[in-house]
Amino acid sequence: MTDLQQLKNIKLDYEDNIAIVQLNQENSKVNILSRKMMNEFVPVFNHLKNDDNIKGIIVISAKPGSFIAGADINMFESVKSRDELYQMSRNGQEIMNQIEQSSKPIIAAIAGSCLGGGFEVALACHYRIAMNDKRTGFGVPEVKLGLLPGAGGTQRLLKNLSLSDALDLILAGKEIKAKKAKAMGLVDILVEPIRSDVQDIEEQNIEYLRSIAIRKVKEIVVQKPTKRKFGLMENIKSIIMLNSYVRNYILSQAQAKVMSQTQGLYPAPLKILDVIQQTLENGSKVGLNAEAEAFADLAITNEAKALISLFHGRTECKKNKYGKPEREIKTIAIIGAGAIGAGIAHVSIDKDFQVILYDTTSSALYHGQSQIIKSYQNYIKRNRITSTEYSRILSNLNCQTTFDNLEKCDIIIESVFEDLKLKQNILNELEQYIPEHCIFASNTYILSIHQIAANSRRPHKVIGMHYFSPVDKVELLEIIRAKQTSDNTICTAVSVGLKQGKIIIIVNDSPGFYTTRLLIFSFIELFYLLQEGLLPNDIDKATKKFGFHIGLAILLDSGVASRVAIGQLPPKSNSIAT
Ligand SMILES: CCCCCCC[C@H](O)CC(=O)SCCNC(=O)CCNC(=O)[C@H](O)C(C)(C)COP(=O)([O-])OP(=O)([O-])OC[C@H]1O[C@@H](n2cnc3c(N)ncnc32)[C@H](O)[C@@H]1OP(=O)([O-])[O-]
Ligand SMILES: NC(=O)c1ccc[n+]([C@@H]2O[C@H](COP(=O)([O-])OP(=O)(O)OC[C@H]3O[C@@H](n4cnc5c(N)ncnc54)[C@H](O)[C@@H]3O)[C@@H](O)[C@H]2O)c1
Repeated sequence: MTDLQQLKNIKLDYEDNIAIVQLNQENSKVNILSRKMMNEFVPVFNHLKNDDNIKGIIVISAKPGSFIAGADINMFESVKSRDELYQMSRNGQEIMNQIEQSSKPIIAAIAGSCLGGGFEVALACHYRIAMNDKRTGFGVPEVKLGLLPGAGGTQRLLKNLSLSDALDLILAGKEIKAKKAKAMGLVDILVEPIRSDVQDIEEQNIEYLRSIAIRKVKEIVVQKPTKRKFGLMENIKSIIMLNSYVRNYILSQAQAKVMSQTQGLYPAPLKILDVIQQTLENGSKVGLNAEAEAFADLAITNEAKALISLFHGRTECKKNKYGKPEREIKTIAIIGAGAIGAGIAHVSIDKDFQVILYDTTSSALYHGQSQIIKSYQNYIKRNRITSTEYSRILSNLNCQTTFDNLEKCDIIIESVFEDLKLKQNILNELEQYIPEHCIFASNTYILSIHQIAANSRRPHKVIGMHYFSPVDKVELLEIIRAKQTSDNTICTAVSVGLKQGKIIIIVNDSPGFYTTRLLIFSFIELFYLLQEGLLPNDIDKATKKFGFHIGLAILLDSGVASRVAIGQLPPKSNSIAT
């Protein structure tokens, strides 16, 4: 038994007869349900459950931006057998059941990510209070790891939501913000954050959330909780769900969608559907066992191992291994307001960069500007931003056909036509206007950065930043360092890309870099297949069945190949930077 005086990941506080369990995972940016955390959480919970002086419990996090990010993903990798995974899920379910069945009210006070096992903890609590801010989000992303929620999450989501809403969350693994969670009935109270410019605002917001949770739990202790009353729509929905024809129809629609999106290549969504079907037909006891069986089956698959490895890879690509840039980047000038230039502006203005968008003609500029405005207006329509936020974001965009204000720029991102001479000329011309510290990034998919910088006065400040279309949707950014590119230039480009929300790979300045090189080899194979007499349609079917989103032949037809064809395929090259 853990000594409650020696807790390292939990701080236990009391106010009157209320206990506040504050999670604060040691040496970690986020809280996770690791063995170390659970070895403290379970004894703390049992102690509070049995202490007659304690009338109510609050579970809250001390970490800004993270309530609980789920179970510890590394724990699954260290497990040796399927049985151990089954038992792990069963233990998780048991802990959540104990929370749910506690006679003392337990409130989850949530600020930050509440994901996977973290959401399962919150769902097991009797009451959920959530901060209505950008960093607070709810979801069960297990499917993205090739798994399913294994601590009772499938069951509690089914209980709390309509079948289609539950399927939507579990099968897509998407995150919803606090406001939506409240509208869906998953959150009881929304707390508006304190708006202020003081530095430790997030800590203050946690304090504020805590005070509201204490008030609420005290109220519940006095009044005794009333059972949640279902509204008319919810009652109609649950009556409809009793009809097996309707249930089966919804499940078969969901199955058809999964098959068309994944070609049946991923086992997790199919297992999720199976667990839900078993639950609906046989009740929650069978459902919980099916959930644990499916969790164990899935966690040992190659697909789960590969997807977990992808999670680790993505996490690595979110780090700046070059440290902190010498200067903070405030102003970006984007040269060329085409599809990609406008896209780069789009992902910069909402991150509080000041952006100058430049093009040679007003009509080209207008085209790019309209692309950005239209996207943000769409966000308002879809309630992603308010009109006040829209105005603030758009005020960061300055469109111009002159070189005014370039002396204020910290970075230039050139995104004009794929033409070496043109890119070289622009670099040379702009060097007359930009300040000494400003770095120059070229958005090219194949041209040598070394050659673009051939006539530069300061080649160490020249780098490649290869974005992908559509820039606001594709997370990848390929950063190309030439031999002469300095570490601070790379560090600066990476910090800009990370702030734009990109996942970054850094590669050497070799022909085709990394991504275009892969494409070239795929196209070579495609040409062989066409020469051998295969039809483009059949090649598309085969590549999609293999897991490509878009068929290779249709990709060739989309114009990508003609752009790639301008480049040359080198005999050998080492493109990944070390
Ligand atoms: C009780 C037992 C129950 C067993 C039954 C299973 C129950 C359950 O259904 C299964 C799960 O929850 S499956 C889980 C379902 N949950 C998910 O899939 C959520 C996965 N996490 C995320 O999506 C993102 O990390 C956040 C959005 C949470 C934060 O984003 P951000 O602010 O950009 O931060 P960042 O840079 O991304 O991460 C910072 C550091 O934290 C690390 N780390 C994070 N989560 C971890 C985890 N669960 N694990 C381990 N580590 C995790 C990350 O590796 C990194 O480490 P490093 O050493 O510094 O490199
Ligand atoms: N479109 C894609 O899918 C894609 C993907 C990755 C990389 N790229 C690369 O990104 C760059 C831009 O591509 P795009 O698709 O946005 O092209 P685009 O044709 O849509 O836009 C290019 C813009 O550059 C402007 N321009 C031309 N000369 C200029 C000059 N001297 N000064 C300022 N602006 C000038 C044009 O007016 C036009 O608005 C290219 O190098 C391209 O190869 C494109």
